[in-house]
Amino acid sequence: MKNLPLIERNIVLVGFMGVGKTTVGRLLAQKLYRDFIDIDAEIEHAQGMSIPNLFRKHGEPFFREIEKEHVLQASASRMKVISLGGGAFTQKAIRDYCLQHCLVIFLDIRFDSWKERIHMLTGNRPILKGKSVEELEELYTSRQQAYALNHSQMTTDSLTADEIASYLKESLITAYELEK
Ligand SMILES: Nc1ncnc2c1ncn2[C@@H]1O[C@H](COP(=O)(O)OP(=O)(O)OP(=O)(O)O)[C@@H](O)[C@H]1O
Ligand SMILES: O=C(O)C1=C[C@@H](O)[C@@H](O)[C@H](O)C1
Ligand SMILES: [Mg+2]
Repeated sequence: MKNLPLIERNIVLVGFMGVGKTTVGRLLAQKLYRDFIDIDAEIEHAQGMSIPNLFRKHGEPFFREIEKEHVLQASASRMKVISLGGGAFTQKAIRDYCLQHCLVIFLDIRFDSWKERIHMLTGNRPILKGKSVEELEELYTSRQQAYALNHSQMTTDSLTADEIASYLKESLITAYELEK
């Protein structure tokens, strides 16, 4: 698996919650004619409950174990577009596996831009619940060192999801051509 050509590697999107991994990943998969896997959606389907309920009933450590299993299983496939949950890359086992076997792309956003999305996210992200904006900025900052471990990154602040997916598609096609 380690020496797979670039074109066969899964494309794994990482980044802070709400940056657009799910939205962009789905669009990118369509544009590249690839299958799309959203790890949060897979977990919800497999566990038969929403992520907020999973956190409520079993707690975060249980969620992280399940998350690890799903990411390792999904990333052992080929040629997929895989969107991780926002906290997945803080797990070393997930980082190490994805960095070795997949193409990891970090979708970045400045905290000031991200703040504008808080109202869209609080309902179904238990990690955000009850935190002040200052605490959220601390969480955002503390996760940057995990996201910094990537193969490629882009700042998404002023772009639509479709613009981000199109840019990624063009960059990937160029990279695939160069590898031939
Ligand atoms: N480029 C964008 N510009 C503006 N809004 C966006 C953009 N991308 C996504 N959104 C919106 O932000 C919200 C969060 O997007 P999405 O669920 O794709 O984030 P995510 O990175 O998958 O989050 P999580 O880490 O929680 O899985 C959605 O309401 C989505 O419509
Ligand atoms: O950033 C996080 O820790 C999370 C992000 C979401 O994608 C979900 O995976 C869950 O709500 C935890
Ligand atoms: Mg998502």
